[in-house]
Amino acid sequence: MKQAPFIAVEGPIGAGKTTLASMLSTELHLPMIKEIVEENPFLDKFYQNIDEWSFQLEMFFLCNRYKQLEDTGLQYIEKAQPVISDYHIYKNLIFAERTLKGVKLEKYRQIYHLLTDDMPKPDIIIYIRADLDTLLGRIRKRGRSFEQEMDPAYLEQLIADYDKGIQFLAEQSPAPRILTVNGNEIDFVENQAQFEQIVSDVKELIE
Ligand SMILES: Nc1ncnc2c1ncn2[C@@H]1O[C@H](COP(=O)(O)OP(=O)(O)O)[C@@H](O)[C@H]1O
Ligand SMILES: Nc1nc2c(ncn2[C@H]2C[C@H](O)[C@@H](COP(=O)(O)O)O2)c(=O)[nH]1
Repeated sequence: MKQAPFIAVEGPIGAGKTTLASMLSTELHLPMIKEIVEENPFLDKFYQNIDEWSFQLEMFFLCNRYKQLEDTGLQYIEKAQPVISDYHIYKNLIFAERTLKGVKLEKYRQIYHLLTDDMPKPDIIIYIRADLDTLLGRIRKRGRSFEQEMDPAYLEQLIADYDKGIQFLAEQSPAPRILTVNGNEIDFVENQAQFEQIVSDVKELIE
């Protein structure tokens, strides 16, 4: 192994990040960092009125992920131990650029950079791309009540935002290694051979 990898699984809402990160965590014996969703007190309100609740929601996600990243740095990265996460801290900015405007967006950007610029960043990103129909189907399947009325236009915009965001990360220095998974066609849940192919691709990146 070249160095202990810090792997992040990314992709838009419902792409399968948590599912794939959990499966890889088990298969590769990696500790997993899982984002906090159900305990978020603003998510329900946010989906009812995005303009009203976006700043509180984005700040809540940012503060939680900042704490998790700080702990990840201390527990794993500084000890050169591998770890997998079901998100990349940059997802905060992907969402915030979509949900915030004007002064609030500017304040958020400053706080985001202040908190995260010197934090450890994943050196491997597994990016699950999926189209709107696939994501809507998975969100229905997951069945969280507050997500069921999500505006498809919002999700469609996030799909494009994610493509741009991952492209931005690919251009950073040092550039993370990125494995893109076609989430419409590759079914790592039901199809064992397809999951094994992902495992093999990930091993190639880290070994
Ligand atoms: N490749 C897949 N095939 C079928 N169902 C999937 C697949 N990936 C995820 N799911 C299901 O879709 C839903 C959303 O997956 P989840 O991992 O929570 O997505 P995310 O973390 O990206 O929001 C869950 O019900 C999960 O079981
Ligand atoms: N506005 C934001 N919403 C976010 C953010 N991170 C997650 N979420 C939402 C999207 C889903 O409804 C739910 C779980 O996210 P998944 O990507 O795991 O499906 O939380 C964010 O930073 N901003």
